[in-house]
Amino acid sequence: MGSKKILIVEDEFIIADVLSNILETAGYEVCGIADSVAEALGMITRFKPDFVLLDIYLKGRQTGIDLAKRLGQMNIPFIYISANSNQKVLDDAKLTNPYGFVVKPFREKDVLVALDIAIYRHQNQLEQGVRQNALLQKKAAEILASAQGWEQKLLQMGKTLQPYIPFEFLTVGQQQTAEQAFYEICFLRVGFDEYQLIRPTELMVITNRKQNELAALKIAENESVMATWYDEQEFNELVKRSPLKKLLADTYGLRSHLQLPVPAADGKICHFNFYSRRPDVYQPEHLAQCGNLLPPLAAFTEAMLRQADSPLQGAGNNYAVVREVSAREASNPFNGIIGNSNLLLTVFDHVMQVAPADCSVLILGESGTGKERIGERIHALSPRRDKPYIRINCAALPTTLIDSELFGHEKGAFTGAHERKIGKFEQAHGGTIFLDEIGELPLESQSKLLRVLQEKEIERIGGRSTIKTDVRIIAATNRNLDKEVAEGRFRLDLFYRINVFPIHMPPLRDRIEDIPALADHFLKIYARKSGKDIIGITPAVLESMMHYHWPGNIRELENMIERNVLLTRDNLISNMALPTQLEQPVVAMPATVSAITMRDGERAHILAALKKCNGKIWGEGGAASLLNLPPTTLNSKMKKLGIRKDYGV
Ligand SMILES: Nc1ncnc2c1ncn2[C@@H]1O[C@H](COP(=O)(O)OP(=O)(O)OP(=O)(O)O)[C@@H](O)[C@H]1O
Repeated sequence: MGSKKILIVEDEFIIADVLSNILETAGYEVCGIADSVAEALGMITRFKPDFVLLDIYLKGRQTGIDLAKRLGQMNIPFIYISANSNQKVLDDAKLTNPYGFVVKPFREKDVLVALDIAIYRHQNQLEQGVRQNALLQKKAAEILASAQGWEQKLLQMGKTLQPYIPFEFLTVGQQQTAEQAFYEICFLRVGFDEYQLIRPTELMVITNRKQNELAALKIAENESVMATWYDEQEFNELVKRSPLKKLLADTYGLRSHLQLPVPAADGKICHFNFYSRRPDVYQPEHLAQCGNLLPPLAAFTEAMLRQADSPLQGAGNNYAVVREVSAREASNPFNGIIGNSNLLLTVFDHVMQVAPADCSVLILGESGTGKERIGERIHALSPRRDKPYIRINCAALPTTLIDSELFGHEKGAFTGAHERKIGKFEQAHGGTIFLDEIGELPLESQSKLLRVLQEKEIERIGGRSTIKTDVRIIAATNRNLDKEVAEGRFRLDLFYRINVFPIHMPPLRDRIEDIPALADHFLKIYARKSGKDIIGITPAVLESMMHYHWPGNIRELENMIERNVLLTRDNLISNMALPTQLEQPVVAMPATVSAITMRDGERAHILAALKKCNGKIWGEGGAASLLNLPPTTLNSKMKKLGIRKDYGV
């Protein structure tokens, strides 16, 4: 660590000098001191620092925040060292994703601890990046070598990209040159591991456009040659000049977008266009991901375009028809975790991404949103799955007992310590520890926990020796840890140490589309437990449930169903004993709620096909064949989505 090269960007000479002394004494190499952005950029080119310490106000017109944006693009980690500034400046600085923030005047220790944590976090991310790259290369090669058709291969590739660049709708195609035929393959996500293939013929049905009309729209597109992302506002502007994108956005309720052009041989470019129904899904870090994704994607695209049967190739629909492209993995790793909203699916994607890595995970979210459930899944999907998973609720223990619970004690260590006690960390050796409500941990225990994380060893209370532990930490909290840190109740260094991979659990009111499935799930459980034959909940009761704001989230919903199952005398819950708030109007529904849901998208897709086929499902000219689905699958989807069998007749 001592050999790390640090660049100091600071216009106050005395402070720069103090910093330089602190760093050199600690064994770092200070490769330069710059007092302006221009000078810093010159030194970065010359010395290639590993890390930059950065003041916000510098000489010249450009600020440290301007430099930070450049550093982000160059993937050089940095920490701000700045005097307290106004909130706007601090917010802008935060948006540049610094690895730490040290406030002037600082102590030597503040700088060194911040740097130590920042280096750890950056290293961890780099390792993840490298692992990710290797994983993708391997996966792309496996997909290419597999015996499936190209549509399936494209679908598999799309699914592989999902954790890195989330999407609910993906289109893949080349620049359109002729108006006769339209070649663009689309995938609509309809479940965790379930995607609907939309081939040109199906898109024609759904959008009510002819082949040559779609081709003309595509020709008029002005595809970017650089990876670019668009939030809702920018996307609204983009669709004004992109007629095909407008059509897709209107049809599928798409609100944000990321374009990834992938170069292939002969100057050809294959466009991977990612879309989301949420307004702000794509962020600068996704562009950074694109850099990682390009080599394996380019190899894949190259191989695909070389084949005559590629779905993106020139003449006619000359590719093999694959009956069932929408794929569902044999066993869903999230079985029992109910919900299909895209906010929950994004959580699942993150879990799949982080589970195999060994880094700490911080699960954030209101009480009852399912943080524990997700923590347990991360462990179950990790290489540590056969080792212990130990859960401890930091809020449920009196302060005096926390250290003994976590780290254990020796016999006689304190009054009442009649026996040696093995702490949770020791019990979890080789496995995972889930620290629930970590925000409640007293400051003193926080320092001990930090030591365990840094040194990977514990000391039982009253013990003389240290014990090596190998434990993965998953922490959860319903508190705003940023605020806890700002108010001095949570250690900044511990926060940075555990906040390597945050996962945000959405509150239930932001994913109301999951309420019917959750209600049904709990209804079945409690009907069985109580021995009652209850078949469902009336639409009116469901409707009122979907308008409630659920402060207690899923736990509250579960309790409510349990109570009402016990109370009802009917075989249908038609008159729920609702808490009084339930009848109150919801003050403000979050924006996501009004957005078209994935379920709506799939429904529209099926309805359009049924209409086109005059309600016919089976056989030639039937909706199942048009949608490229086995009729039985279509039937069960219709049932799930509440579509009448005679629709379109
Ligand atoms: N998606 C889901 N499907 C089914 N059950 C769920 C789901 N999410 C949570 N639950 C259930 O809801 C209850 C609360 O979940 P959990 O304890 O994981 O929440 P939590 O966020 O950890 O809560 P707290 O912060 O209060 O500890 C549990 O009974 C859990 O099994």
